[in-house]
Amino acid sequence: MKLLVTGGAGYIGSVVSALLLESGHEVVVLDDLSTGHEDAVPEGARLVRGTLRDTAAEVLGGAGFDAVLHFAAKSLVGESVEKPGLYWDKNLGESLALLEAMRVAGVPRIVFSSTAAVYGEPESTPILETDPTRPTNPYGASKLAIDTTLTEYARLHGIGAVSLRYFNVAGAYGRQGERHDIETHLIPNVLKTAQGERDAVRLFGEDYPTPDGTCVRDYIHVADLGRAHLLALEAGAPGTHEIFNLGSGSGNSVLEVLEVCREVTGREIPAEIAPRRPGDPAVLVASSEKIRTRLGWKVERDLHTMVADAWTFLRSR
Ligand SMILES: NC(=O)c1ccc[n+]([C@@H]2O[C@H](COP(=O)([O-])OP(=O)(O)OC[C@H]3O[C@@H](n4cnc5c(N)ncnc54)[C@H](O)[C@@H]3O)[C@@H](O)[C@H]2O)c1
Ligand SMILES: O=c1ccn([C@@H]2O[C@H](COP(=O)(O)OP(=O)(O)O[C@H]3O[C@H](CO)[C@@H](O)[C@H](O)[C@H]3O)[C@@H](O)[C@H]2O)c(=O)[nH]1
Repeated sequence: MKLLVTGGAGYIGSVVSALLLESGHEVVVLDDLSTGHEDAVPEGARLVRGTLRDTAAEVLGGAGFDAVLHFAAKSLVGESVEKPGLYWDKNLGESLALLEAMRVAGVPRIVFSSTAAVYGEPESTPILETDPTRPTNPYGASKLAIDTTLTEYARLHGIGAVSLRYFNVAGAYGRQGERHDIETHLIPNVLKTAQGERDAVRLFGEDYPTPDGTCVRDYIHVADLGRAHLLALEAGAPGTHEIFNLGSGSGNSVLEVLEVCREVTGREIPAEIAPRRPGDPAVLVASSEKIRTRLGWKVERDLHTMVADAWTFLRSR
């Protein structure tokens, strides 16, 4: 297939681009490099530098694309609370520009990076796709609005859409890994502390209603996540919008992650207890039953592998 990957110079988009190329697809990356890196775009993919709003119509027009994989977004929860307008504009506004460009150019399919943040504070665990969506921050709200827009575009314009709601993505794949300049994610922060880049990792809260008092999350290896995109590409039937959670189905606490990082690195990794981070739910674990039964996807890599691959990647830089 001839594929447009928006955000393909970022963490997850660059891994998925590499997997798509390995499967024999043609890949064009559209990225404004606002948080991505030119040298993260895998060899064999063509990079077009620009925003979705300014560039998508030109890139897609008359070029015979079979599908779009849409990763480009702003995705820092804290920043979204400080600048909600930016998140509505960049996430919903630019996605609308992309969808309109697809409609005009007649591109039939899209796979979209949605997020567990659309669910907000869950009522029960594991989270099902049919559970209530009550996002607690503008990031999650803007992603949910894009999901709603996709349902409309499928119904009214006949596109085939698939939303994948990622839980906590971690790990690396070959030359592609996590390189956020403002890093908020737990695993890279712990590993950067192991490298001596920080004095101590801050553990946000030890008084949650969980077995060890720290938050529980569902970690998924970026390569496992990437494989789901290849399956989702085949699944987007015209006129339908399918939503799948994407996690491992089991949870690990912040302290468990720290322990695995200590095992993998063989380093002590100083840690200190810090106040709770506003907006963090105690437990977020996905039910991935739907994608398992419908698309035959399953997890192949465990938390130890995620940390080991992220560590190898970090040390290679
Ligand atoms: N990392 C996670 O754990 C996680 C979890 C759930 C969902 N997601 C979603 O997955 C997607 C990818 O996340 P990531 O961690 O790889 O982020 P990232 O910041 O590494 O990648 C995003 C890429 O999109 C580009 N971009 C942003 N806005 C753009 C625009 N308007 N036009 C063109 N390019 C633009 C950036 O330059 C960057 O290369 C995002 O949509 C994010 O919301 C990530
Ligand atoms: O330095 C740190 C960083 C994080 N945490 C904690 O570690 C857990 C995981 O945090 P983080 O890695 O920042 O991920 P989340 O906040 O869970 O968010 C990720 O996972 C969500 C789905 O679960 C997605 O919606 C988001 O896009 C994605 O960034 C949370 O309890 C944090 O409080 C720390 O204690 N110290």
